[in-house]
Amino acid sequence: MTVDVDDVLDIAVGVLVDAEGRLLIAQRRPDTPGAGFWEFPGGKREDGEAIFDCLGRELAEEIGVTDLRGAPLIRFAHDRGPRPVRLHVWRIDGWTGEPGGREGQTVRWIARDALDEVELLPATDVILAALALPRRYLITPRLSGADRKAWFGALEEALGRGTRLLRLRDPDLSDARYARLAEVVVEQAHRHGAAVLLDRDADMVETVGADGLHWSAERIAAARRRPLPRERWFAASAHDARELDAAIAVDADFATVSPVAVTASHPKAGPLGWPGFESQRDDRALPVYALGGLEVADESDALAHNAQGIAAIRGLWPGAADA
Ligand SMILES: Nc1nc2c([nH]c(=O)n2[C@H]2C[C@H](O)[C@@H](COP(=O)(O)OP(=O)(O)OP(=O)(O)O)O2)c(=O)[nH]1
Repeated sequence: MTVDVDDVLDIAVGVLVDAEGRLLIAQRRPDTPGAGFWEFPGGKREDGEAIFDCLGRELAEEIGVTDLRGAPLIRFAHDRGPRPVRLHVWRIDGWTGEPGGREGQTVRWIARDALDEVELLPATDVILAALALPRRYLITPRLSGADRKAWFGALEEALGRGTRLLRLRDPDLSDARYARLAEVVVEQAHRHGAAVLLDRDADMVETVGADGLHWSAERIAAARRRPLPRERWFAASAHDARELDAAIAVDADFATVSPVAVTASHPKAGPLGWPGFESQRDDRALPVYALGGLEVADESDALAHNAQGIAAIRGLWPGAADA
């Protein structure tokens, strides 16, 4: 749900990522709300301050780094902490200076797989999901009706080019045929370190060794609870704010919102455009991919409108754009 408070505080947060992929965390000092919990460095925006200037000021004051290089990761609101806040989170991959606790707080570098050893501020799970997810999310075109050899060749090329997350979509296939296809695709994707999400029943995830589910908005509306444990991805399709709230209600890790532009696969749906995408997505506490008629060149617009990145069939499938 969105946080329904007018005087919500705007907070700039920086996730410093080092060359080994470790994250910089800081422990909140004893005299502050949330004392003892670990957080990513950052702080409150001052009146009239641009949010990236706020990040620069806070990181210089708190950990002594300047000249930040990075990209927006996620903006979301929550009231799970000491007070309602809107976090503007950046991923920072470059900086000047040696990070250290300049205000007496303890800071440390931590590997992502060690994060469960420390007590993080509530809602840090949203930031971690955004960090773990790639900027591009491939939705596969139907195999039914396509040339099988060309389809698997294109998949191999997409994986070779760095695809790390894909949804296996083929509504025309029976469950049995879809499961057989999924087994092959999972094996191929895992060789490249990519994750595969299915859009069938939850038990198929275990059977074929997939990495999670991505369900349609209709299926999400009918679901009563999250069908998978937290170690698996659970994603939802949405087209508006109400469907995003339904995704949050069943504890989805992330969502897609479509259509942002005109699409070949759903030509009749009226596109949202970037302002429409951003207003439906709003500051909800989950990563949201922009979907529908998008391609790699749209990624910077996506990041500027609070998207995790772009999701696409044709726009990310080798050879599709010239087909
Ligand atoms: N820095 C930071 N704050 C977070 C995160 N998650 C989260 O809910 N918050 C909340 C906790 C606080 O209520 C608020 C940050 O406020 P703050 O008190 O640290 O801000 P500040 O540095 O300007 O504080 P102050 O000591 O000057 O009052 O945002 C996070 O990952 N990093």
